[in-house]
Amino acid sequence: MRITDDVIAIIFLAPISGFDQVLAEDRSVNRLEDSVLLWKEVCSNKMLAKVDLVLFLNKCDILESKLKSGVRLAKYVRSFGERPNDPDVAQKYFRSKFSAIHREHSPIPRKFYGFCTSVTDTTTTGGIIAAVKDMVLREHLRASKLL
Ligand SMILES: Nc1nc2c(ncn2[C@@H]2O[C@H](COP(=O)(O)OP(=O)(O)OP(=O)(O)O)[C@@H](O)[C@H]2O)c(=O)[nH]1
Repeated sequence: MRITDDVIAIIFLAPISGFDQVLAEDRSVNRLEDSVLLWKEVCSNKMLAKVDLVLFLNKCDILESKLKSGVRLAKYVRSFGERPNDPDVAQKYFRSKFSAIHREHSPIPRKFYGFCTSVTDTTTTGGIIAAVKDMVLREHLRASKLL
């Protein structure tokens, strides 16, 4: 992988609705576990150490319908435990799980921007991307003392 100095942030999409699904290309791998492993790899990658990571916990709309239709998250994600099978609780849980991995595996401390998204809702997603762009640029300008 080649990263130029021009790259200041990467948006990582983790489709959290896939907790009860397997990969099409390898049916022995759970989709959520695959995303978690990839997130760990990206966080610990030394070449990306100075790049801000923006996490989109995506397909939240599908997560919501699944949980509301009675699919029990704890059946697939044991560590979810006795928490209520509620979309907001689940999103908070995933956010904190991915954030903890980021803290633990990043070679040097850096900012974490985590959002629950349904990217098919292009209006809301456009707003989130604009806000993220603003935050990341401000942070970099501040760090280089231009702001
Ligand atoms: N409802 C909903 N659909 C989405 C969302 N994000 C992507 N999709 C749809 O999911 C389908 C698969 O897209 P992706 O998940 O991006 O593609 P992929 O990574 O190859 O995923 P799979 O096809 O599920 O293996 C497409 O029809 C997308 O439009 C979302 O947040 N909400």
